[in-house]
Amino acid sequence: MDAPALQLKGITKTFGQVTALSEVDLEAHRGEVLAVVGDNGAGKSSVIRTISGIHRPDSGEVRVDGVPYDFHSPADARRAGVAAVFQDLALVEVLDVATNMFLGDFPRRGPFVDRRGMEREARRVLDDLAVTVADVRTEIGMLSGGQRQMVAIARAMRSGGHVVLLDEPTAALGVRETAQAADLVRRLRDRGAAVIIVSHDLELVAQLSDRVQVMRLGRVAGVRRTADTSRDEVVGLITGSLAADRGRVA
Ligand SMILES: Nc1ncnc2c1ncn2[C@@H]1O[C@H](COP(=O)(O)OP(=O)(O)OP(=O)(O)O)[C@@H](O)[C@H]1O
Repeated sequence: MDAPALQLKGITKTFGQVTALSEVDLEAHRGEVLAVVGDNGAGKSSVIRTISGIHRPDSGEVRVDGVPYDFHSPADARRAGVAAVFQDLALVEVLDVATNMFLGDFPRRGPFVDRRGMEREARRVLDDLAVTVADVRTEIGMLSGGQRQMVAIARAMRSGGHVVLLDEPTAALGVRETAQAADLVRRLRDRGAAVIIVSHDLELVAQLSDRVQVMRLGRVAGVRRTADTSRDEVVGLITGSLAADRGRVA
């Protein structure tokens, strides 16, 4: 079997006296959605921040396609093919969709930005992912929350991410927009990305994920195939009413 697109092995991260992560393992494969769930303070953000190069772990290993990496910054992670979309989306409201999708990485023709090429490519990526934005020259500030979320995700794919991290991708969205964002996540998966979502929405997790990794108190409480588990079991692992089973990996 191929190496996982992303693998964490024995990641430990402390902040002073606080152990945010303790011996955390994680595997995400191409063509799957892995949901990371857990109560407040369980370590979900710390996992995402480690994978995306924001935190450097104290110990343990991060591997992408089987190759060990030591990320010092989000730029390092992006170069390795790991793209993260955080809740603030990091879009610039006064700039248009195409420009936002190429921020920091504009295509050039000689000394100039290749504006037409950029717009064409932005259009292609959005169409490929069936993201409904009528005009790539629209300012981000004019889009709905759902459209912004989708542009941010499309940008992650455009920049070559084959490991895509989504932190609470539907937290700010209504019912219809949540369904659209879920469809987009499925398309990313179907195009071969390894998608990791952090979400409090267990309904969404049940519908969207292939596997669920439960974090509790900075440790892995359990990993399950979504089809083989239940809401009760996941809640039990989240709260600790079911004993953690570190070591058993679905
Ligand atoms: N920068 C930091 N400095 C100090 N402690 C931190 C820092 N980041 C996280 N922690 C601590 O690490 C632990 C795990 O936090 P983390 O934010 O990863 O949890 P979480 O599961 O994402 O929680 P939430 O759902 O509330 O966002 C918590 O005890 C938290 O207080």
